[in-house]
Amino acid sequence: MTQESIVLENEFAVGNTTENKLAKQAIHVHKFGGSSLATAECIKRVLEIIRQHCQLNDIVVVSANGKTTDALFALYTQAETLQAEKLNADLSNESEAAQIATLSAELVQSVALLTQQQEQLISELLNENNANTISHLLRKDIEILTTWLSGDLALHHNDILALGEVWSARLLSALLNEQICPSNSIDAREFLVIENEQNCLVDYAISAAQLRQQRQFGKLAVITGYIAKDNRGHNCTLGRNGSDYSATIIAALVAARTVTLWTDVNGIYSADPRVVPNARKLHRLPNGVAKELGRLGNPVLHAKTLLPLVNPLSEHHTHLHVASSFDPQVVGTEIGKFGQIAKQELSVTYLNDLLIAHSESFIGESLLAAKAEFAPICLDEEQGYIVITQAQQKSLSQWLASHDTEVTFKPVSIIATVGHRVAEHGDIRARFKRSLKTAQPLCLANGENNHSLIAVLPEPCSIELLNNVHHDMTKDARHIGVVVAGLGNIGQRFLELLPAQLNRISLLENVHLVGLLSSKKALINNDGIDVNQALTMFEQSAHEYTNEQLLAWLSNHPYDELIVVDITPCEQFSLLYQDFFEQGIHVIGANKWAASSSSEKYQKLIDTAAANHSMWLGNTTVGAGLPINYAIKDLRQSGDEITEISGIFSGTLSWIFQTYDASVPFSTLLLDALAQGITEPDPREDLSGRDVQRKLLILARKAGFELDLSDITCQNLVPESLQGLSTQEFLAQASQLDSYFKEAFESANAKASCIRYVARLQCVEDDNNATNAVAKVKAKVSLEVLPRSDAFATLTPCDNIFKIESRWYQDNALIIRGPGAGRDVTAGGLHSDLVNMCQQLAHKQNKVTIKGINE
Ligand SMILES: Nc1ncnc2c1ncn2[C@@H]1O[C@H](COP(=O)(O)OP(=O)(O)O)[C@@H](O)[C@H]1O
Ligand SMILES: N[C@@H](CC(=O)OP(=O)(O)O)C(=O)O
Repeated sequence: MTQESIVLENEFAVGNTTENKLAKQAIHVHKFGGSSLATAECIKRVLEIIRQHCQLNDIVVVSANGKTTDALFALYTQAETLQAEKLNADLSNESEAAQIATLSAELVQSVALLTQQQEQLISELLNENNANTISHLLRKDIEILTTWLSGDLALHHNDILALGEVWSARLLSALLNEQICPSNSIDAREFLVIENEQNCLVDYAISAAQLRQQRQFGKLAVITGYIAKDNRGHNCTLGRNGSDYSATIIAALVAARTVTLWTDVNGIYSADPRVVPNARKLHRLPNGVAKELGRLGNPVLHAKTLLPLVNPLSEHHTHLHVASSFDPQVVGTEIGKFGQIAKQELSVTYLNDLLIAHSESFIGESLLAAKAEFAPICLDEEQGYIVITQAQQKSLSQWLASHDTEVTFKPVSIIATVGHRVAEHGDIRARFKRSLKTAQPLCLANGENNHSLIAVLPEPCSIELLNNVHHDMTKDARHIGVVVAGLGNIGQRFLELLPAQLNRISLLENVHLVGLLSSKKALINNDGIDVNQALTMFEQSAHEYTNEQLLAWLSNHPYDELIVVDITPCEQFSLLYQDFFEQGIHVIGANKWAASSSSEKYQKLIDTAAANHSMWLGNTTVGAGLPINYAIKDLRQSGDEITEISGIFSGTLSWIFQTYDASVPFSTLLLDALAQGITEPDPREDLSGRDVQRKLLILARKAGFELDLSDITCQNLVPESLQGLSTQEFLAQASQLDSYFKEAFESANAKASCIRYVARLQCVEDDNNATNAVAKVKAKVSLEVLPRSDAFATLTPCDNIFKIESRWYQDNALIIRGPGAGRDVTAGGLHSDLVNMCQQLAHKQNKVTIKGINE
């Protein structure tokens, strides 16, 4: 809930109707389309959205409920047919008289049905008193409608069509008054003046002044969409789906900050999701591209919707947003000014029932006049054609007749791929042509500002063609955002390697670095951070952040998928995984904390990730870049059962015991390792064995065992007397360690053996047939005495070794060995996880939900 809406709730709660304390706040326009107002249940949802998102000086714009405009159009056509039949009929002829009677009865029935639909909404939603009032008004309208239908129809064409919006606004406003806040409904014909119905050019000065008079202080205005008056005072409409345009006009009139188009789909998709199941949501759409999409038939964006928002002369900029009233918490599509990533989005749209008109008038100069007059879908100066709607045929013929030129018309359809300056990209043009395959386009044209490539087709565009073209144009289009947390040694190396990886691996083509986090500062850029200058950008532009701010951004990110790469050593950061998974965000973690947290927490993380289709990879939590996690996973996938995992899991302890030969005191060697950066700043963290214990727990869980850290016995190599000291004190007293290790070394040496810090997990024989996996496992990490010939005894200092025994690797264990730490191998391991994750994400299906279609 926004800050403003919290204020609103309180204000409504105390019933403050006399003063609008919020008048100075930015105005937001909310437009609810017919689909959002179709039933009583839908309208209740709208009330809830208004309660949560609106303040009193906002404006609500409504369309007619559901398909009411379609029904009014149908009434008009029915009445037109009836009048024509009456005119020509011979009423003395029985069958003709009967035909007229049938048509009349059908018309009466249709009016009754429409009345009944409205009555039902009224009675289901309003209390008795208010229902009576609104019902009374409805009946008066129906009486007038009946006279229009039997009178001069053409004269009342627009009066009839306007009723849907009038009823819808009146009902919603009454409901708001009854249940939410003071409200008044406004008929847009009282203030909105356009030049004429054909061009819909708004007289902004007059309209703004008249709207000011209509708005009532302290009341939420509910305004009819779709309708207006022309400058001769005639009622007119803004064309089908015109309420979106009404909303943006009204936004311009009051200098609103945002317009939200609430509809039945949670954003604009790369193709009509009702017929293209694989359509993906376009999270951010540049203004110009959105305008072109509207022009080429996208029903969510009326062709003119964008005009009032992108007025280059206006200093004011309104932000447009498309959201679903059925799913208000889901982030929809933002339309605005965006950078490179949003500009890469492609979508596919189509329009049937068009005409291609060929004429000499469309060659050369006179084409400009035709273009200005008819705003064709597309044209070609050299070939001399324009593509128009069927409705324009008559006026075009007349216009050409006055120019004394001939014209031929042929029915056509178009299919177009739309995206920022697509027509300027040879590769996209070639892909589009290939995708058309057998459709055999008559011609290919560039759209407005090169934001589309339009193929003119001789046949109606089929759903199959739409799906094929969409598939070919957008199959690689999923955009993946990457946030890197932890900019230490490994984090920096990860970023250094990133540009080359992105260049080299085509799978990563749509991967964008969008966030960098240190423990205190964050740099987030939805338009992408230049990977070649990531750290410099971070130093220059990062800001302090809180976890709340981070989570708020993450819940609104504009990517198909978001991956957080956790290269921090912090338990604190790992606590955010739960939130990440709840939001469907994926995690690649080098961080061991989450994977070795308590069974309860770990299981909750796994379950949350599964429920939200989040992925969690942590190849580098154990053994850095060594593929130990993958090996265990593979074995399990192959049907094998792991019975024993052992090895040397700590690079530090590997170095120490591989190097220690009692020739120098143990503490001298330890301080030397510290100086070389081989140990942690406090070497007790290594000597405690906790790190090895966590690693064994992680591998055990990967191998399918359920256990907790406390189920793994851990030998702490730091005696109790040194455990409570500060780091400095410990380092000063480290010689206390010397005698223990000297004795251990010499005693082993005497038996041709050596000492190594070993992790060991074994399945123990299960005499009681226990079903609990925990009972079957014995696990410990401790200093062991091993023969010098043992595989664990002959490591290169710092190397890790992992030995896996299983049903199928019983006699001859599977061994993985190599450096278990280091900048390159660890950063490389993280990159391997990134590629792996992107591979899996490439197969993830989109899920579009549309009320009434697939829900
Ligand atoms: N590319 C697209 N993206 C999103 N929705 C689309 C697209 N193409 C067609 N649609 C359809 O448009 C419908 C919304 O348009 P419309 O009927 O004008 O809604 P409203 O009644 O809310 O004004 C959605 O139900 C959706 O199925
Ligand atoms: N009711 C009008 C105007 C409109 O914009 O409706 P919707 O928002 O439901 O598309 C129409 O059906 O054309």
